[in-house]
Amino acid sequence: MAPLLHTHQIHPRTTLNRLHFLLYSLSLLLLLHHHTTTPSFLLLLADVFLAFLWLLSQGFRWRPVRRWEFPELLSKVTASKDFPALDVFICTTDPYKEPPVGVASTALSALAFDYPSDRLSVYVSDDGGSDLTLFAFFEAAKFARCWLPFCRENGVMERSPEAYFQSSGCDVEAEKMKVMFESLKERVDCAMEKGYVDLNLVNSLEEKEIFKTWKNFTRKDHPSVIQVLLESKKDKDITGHPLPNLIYISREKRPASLHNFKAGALNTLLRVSETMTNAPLILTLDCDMCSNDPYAPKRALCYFLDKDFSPNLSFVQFPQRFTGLNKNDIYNGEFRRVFTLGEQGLDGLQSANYLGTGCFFSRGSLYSSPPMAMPSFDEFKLHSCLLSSELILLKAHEVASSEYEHGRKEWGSQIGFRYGSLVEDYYTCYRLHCQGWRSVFCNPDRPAFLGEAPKSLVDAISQSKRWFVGLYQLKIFSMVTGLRSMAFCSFYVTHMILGKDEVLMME
Ligand SMILES: O=c1ccn([C@@H]2O[C@H](COP(=O)(O)OP(=O)(O)O[C@H]3O[C@H](CO)[C@@H](O)[C@H](O)[C@H]3O)[C@@H](O)[C@H]2O)c(=O)[nH]1
Ligand SMILES: [Mn+2]
Repeated sequence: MAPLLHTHQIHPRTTLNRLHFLLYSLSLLLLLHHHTTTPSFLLLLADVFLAFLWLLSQGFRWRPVRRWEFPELLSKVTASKDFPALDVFICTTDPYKEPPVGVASTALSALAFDYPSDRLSVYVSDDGGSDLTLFAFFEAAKFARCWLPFCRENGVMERSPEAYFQSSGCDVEAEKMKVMFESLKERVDCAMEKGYVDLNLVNSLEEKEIFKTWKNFTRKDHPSVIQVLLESKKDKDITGHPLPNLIYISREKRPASLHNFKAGALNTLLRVSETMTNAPLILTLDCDMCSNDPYAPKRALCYFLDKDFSPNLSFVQFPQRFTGLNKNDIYNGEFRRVFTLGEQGLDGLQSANYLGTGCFFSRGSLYSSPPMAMPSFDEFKLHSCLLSSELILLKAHEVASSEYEHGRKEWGSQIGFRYGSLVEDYYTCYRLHCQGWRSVFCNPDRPAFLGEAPKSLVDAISQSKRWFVGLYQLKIFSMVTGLRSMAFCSFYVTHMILGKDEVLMME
């Protein structure tokens, strides 16, 4: 018999939630009945509306579940050399708002996952088309050769160098790593101050050639740039161990073409990675969300490798957790209700939301519906040629071009991450759930990923505004697409009202 890789339990608070539901419903009925005996019709209407919203929010409380995974038993199911390959997608947009050293640290934390290195690839999408970000990644690729063995040999858990050096005291070996990382930071900061990559900062001739071509690139107008920075088949760390793949991509941008924000960037990553490594599992990460637990991919595998559980499993979502919250979290930056409590409730109904980051997808689910048998992980073949070979790079540039989706309307509507809302995560998971895919919320005690919450009031309000505009876009969309979507629409109205509370709290 196959060992138990995961288990779950209905949350103990469920009984209390249901009792509360009964009592509250009774009081509501009494209140509404009372309104019918008073002359104020408007008051009745207002309370019916609020009662309706309350009713919709009860879905989150009806059957919350808690889950546990047993990654230590994975070896009884599959040898680690046969694990499905994993492609990690990291998105960044602006080197001044999202400092390249931070983005590179996030990538290093993913490169250092406890996962077979020939099955792990990290792709970075730079929507800023910035030479500063690429420069930081050239430096990070060199640093990875020492950093990865250091983490492995010392059992480091925080594998983002930025986070590690901020929180840990250093012994002699760690001190050496710190000096190397400081020198990396200095070189990148020097380029940041100048605003461009001075060729004196670059040592290798090949790198110099690349930065020479970076003329007149603007964020909205530049050709595609694809750079293989580390390649598992030929690059080794200082102990002779193969390194994972690391690839930098800046998709082509032209003022006349629609780029569909982050969803567009993710779809380019989907296509480029398909031409290169085509891993059956994908992890999406925001550039400010680094790994805090190198074993997180193995936790996700506990679900994907469970044959009885996986046929219609689209994604495994980890919560967004944060560092750097200000004292008492006065801007409610943690969003616990949305990112943890709500997710446990939705998981109980088999439909945890996709939160945009910290989410492991099965690639197959982004291309098809569950009744079509999902290809087994073994059917995703790895290329035998080098990723940096001319043939592969040619194909990769073709699928990263701004014209590629013209005439291929299925992108963003039937396949890939869905277009049409600023909250592409909510919209994409809604469409996947409509197709019959299910999802899981995985919330281990040690946060798997840690990000930065907005620190100032202005940032907090601007983030909320973006989310609510995105949710309103969904509402309008759902109104024109029929009844099934209406359920979704009302569901998200609840979210919006909850959200408004949070904005009010901030003021
Ligand atoms: O055109 C764009 C816009 C954004 N991004 C990246 O998308 C991520 C999220 O954008 P951010 O501005 O940080 O949005 P937040 O509101 O902080 O993000 C939350 O909300 C978004 C919309 O729902 C989700 O995509 C995110 O994963 C989720 O963390 C960042 O890594 C950006 O670099 C792009 O790659 N291209
Ligand atoms: Mn963010």
